[in-house]
Amino acid sequence: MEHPTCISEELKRFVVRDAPQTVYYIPDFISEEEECYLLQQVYKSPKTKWTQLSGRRLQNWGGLPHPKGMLAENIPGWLQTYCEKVSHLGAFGGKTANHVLVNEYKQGEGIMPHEDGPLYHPTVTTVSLGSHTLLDFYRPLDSSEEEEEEGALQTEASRHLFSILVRPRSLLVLQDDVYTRLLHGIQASARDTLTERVVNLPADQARPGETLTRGTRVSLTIRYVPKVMKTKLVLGRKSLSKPTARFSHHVLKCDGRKKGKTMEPEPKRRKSCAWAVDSWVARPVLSDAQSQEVELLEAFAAPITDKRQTSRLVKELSGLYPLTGLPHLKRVRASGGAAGAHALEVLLCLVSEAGDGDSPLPSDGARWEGLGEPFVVSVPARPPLTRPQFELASRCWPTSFHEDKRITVALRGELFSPGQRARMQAYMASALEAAQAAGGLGMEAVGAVVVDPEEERVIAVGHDCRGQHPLLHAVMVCVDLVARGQGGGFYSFDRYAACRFTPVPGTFDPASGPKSSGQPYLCTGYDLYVTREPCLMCAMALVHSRIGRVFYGAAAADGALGTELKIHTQKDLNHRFQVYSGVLSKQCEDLNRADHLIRTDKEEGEKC
Ligand SMILES: O=C(O)CCC(=O)C(=O)O
Ligand SMILES: [Fe+2]
Repeated sequence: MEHPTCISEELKRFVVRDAPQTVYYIPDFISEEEECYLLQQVYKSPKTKWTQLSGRRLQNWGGLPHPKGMLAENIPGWLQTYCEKVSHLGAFGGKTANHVLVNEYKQGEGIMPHEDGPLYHPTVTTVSLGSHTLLDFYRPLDSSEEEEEEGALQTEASRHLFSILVRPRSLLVLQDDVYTRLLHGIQASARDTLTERVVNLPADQARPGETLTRGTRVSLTIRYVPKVMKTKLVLGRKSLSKPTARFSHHVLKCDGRKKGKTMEPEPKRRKSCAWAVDSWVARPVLSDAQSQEVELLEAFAAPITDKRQTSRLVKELSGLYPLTGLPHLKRVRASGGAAGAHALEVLLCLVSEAGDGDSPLPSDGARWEGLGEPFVVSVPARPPLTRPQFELASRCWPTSFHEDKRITVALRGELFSPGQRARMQAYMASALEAAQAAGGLGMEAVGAVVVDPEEERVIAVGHDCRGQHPLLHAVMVCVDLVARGQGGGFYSFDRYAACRFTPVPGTFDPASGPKSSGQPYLCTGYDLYVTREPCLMCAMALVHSRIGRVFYGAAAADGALGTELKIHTQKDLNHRFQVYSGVLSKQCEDLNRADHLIRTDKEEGEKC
């Protein structure tokens, strides 16, 4: 039997002889007292440490693994002891484990067949507490085979290779081929009937044919993440590790101060260490009518040569030419000319309304006394809807304007306070992290986060899962995750560590799962942060799920919230919402560009 290098002699003794690949299993790796202590510590952890998934819940210790490096966090002493204990067996090639996932499975819960992915050293060590389980191993789906054997469905059962009976207090070590090539999972069932395929039975008292009933099982999945980031940055009041090298040019380094220089006062120093929160602007994506250029019409105007005739002339003209459909146009304006012969000018009519004669005015003598020679001017065809439109329109002819102050402030990029901007940036940074995780798994690097802005709470984090299903764009994943937290949803994203949801408080009973009453309808009142502008399908999903506001980082060629279409402003849809583009735009654009390059390279490679 070939053992990977660094495996200790002690661990080699526990190799499972009947397993087709190298697997180590140590029964009674810990004592009953240790098991009891560990369970106490797990359940003593703050409630906020738990993330509820659809079929289990988990605690993450050590930081979030990330393709560019994990934002490392301290591991508490009660777990560190075991990180060291398993590392001494040589499981991580001489390194010490720095990451622990605590999974809790209630009776009947499981985890879908999955791979643990490339972010970890290819070894997983698992200490089990509380109950046994059966860990199943599968060969991966083989697409070429599927094409060859037309119609021959590769079911989970047909891909099942072997299982390991994992007893409480045991340690299981999987590495190399088992880690990188096979998938592992736990059936969601309350009982396990043992078969010949359970390869570690000879060392156990149980025999094939026997049925074991599961209880609640807690597993400590102890791993080593080789790529860790050490730089600490400060975002607002929160300390964050440097997210990715790609962001470095947006980051003001904390250690940039010269030696011997007096320190700046606290608030300023904090600002200089922050991500450049002012390096991006969230601009509202307005309707076509709000963002279009000012359209002009030709009209006749004339100077008022006798000011005392003004009100009579306006009355006469309004009777003759009511300017129907142009109520925004003021009838009289102050002359813009040099201090000259007249001070006021009056609008007569549109050129298109005037007859064919020399003058737009009927020749009825005294009636037009006080008016000078008519001339042609351009007037705005429509009422201005925004301040920029108003300012342009007013340069041609005075126009009334009912200002929406929120839009004016938003267009200036000043709608959000510094505190709000810091939060928005943090949400988009989470979406970027999820996007990178998707990229790391070979899917499109797009991430999204749904937030309850009232409670300042993250409801769901998702990323592109097109590897699972072609319709699972990041936004669709997020909407489904929100639905999951409310008792609905269709898909399971448990296999993707970065996809998660937080159940609405009081609506999720850990024992019986989600309750569906008394909850907002899907995304009502929620905000969505997404790294790339959503496509038409996703935009419609956002309409149907009643999203409140959408913030995206970078525009997309097929984008339906500003680029190709503006679904959120469509008058004939029964829900409209606000959209802002540009949050962390540079980072999102960089990510899209890199993702595009990787994809094109891959496609080119495939063609060759
Ligand atoms: O609970 C277990 O033993 C397996 C957990 C697992 O596969 C995972 O968290 O990736
Ligand atoms: Fe796993």
